[in-house]
Amino acid sequence: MGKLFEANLIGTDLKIGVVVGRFNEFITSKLVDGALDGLKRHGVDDENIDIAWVPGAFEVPFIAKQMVETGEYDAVIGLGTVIRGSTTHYDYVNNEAAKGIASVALNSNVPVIFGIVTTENIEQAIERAGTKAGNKGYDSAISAIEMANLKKMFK
Ligand SMILES: Nc1c(NC[C@H](O)[C@H](O)[C@H](O)CO)[nH]c(=O)[nH]c1=O
Ligand SMILES: CC(=O)[C@@H](O)COP(=O)(O)O
Repeated sequence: MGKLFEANLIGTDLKIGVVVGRFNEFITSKLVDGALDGLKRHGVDDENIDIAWVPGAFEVPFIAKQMVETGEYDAVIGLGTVIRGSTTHYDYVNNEAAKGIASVALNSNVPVIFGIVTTENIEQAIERAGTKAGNKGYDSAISAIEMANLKKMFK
């Protein structure tokens, strides 16, 4: 057996950025609450959590890029909620948000977590913002801590 790379979930020394879309704010505000809960309960200091609000999920990658380029953040969490409407707009917003977040992470070498809730209807979004399906903001916070600590293992 060679090396095993498995990071802990201790966020004590981490600085985390959160970028959140204001579209569907009644959901995304709950995702932010969940993310803050997850970060703080795993030791991330309140002073080490920065939050940026953008118009919608499509803009999340752009501000995530601004954050990672400061060199200050151990990880960035992208949050948003995209609920299918009656046109194909849903597909374009989701696809670009996902591709953009992945691109920022790979090009910056800073973990950027995909915390965009993409649903067919409002009920599904509510379920993922702190009810029967948990809180995707909380889940994203835990992933951010793990990825930030995992990256440190490769230094
Ligand atoms: N319909 C949703 C959007 N649409 C807005 C875009 O994200 C973007 O802000 C606009 O196209 C201007 O560039 N955004 C969401 O986050 N969720 C939606 O359901
Ligand atoms: C996901 C969206 O962009 C959506 O809210 C837009 O609704 P519609 O497709 O009915 O214009």
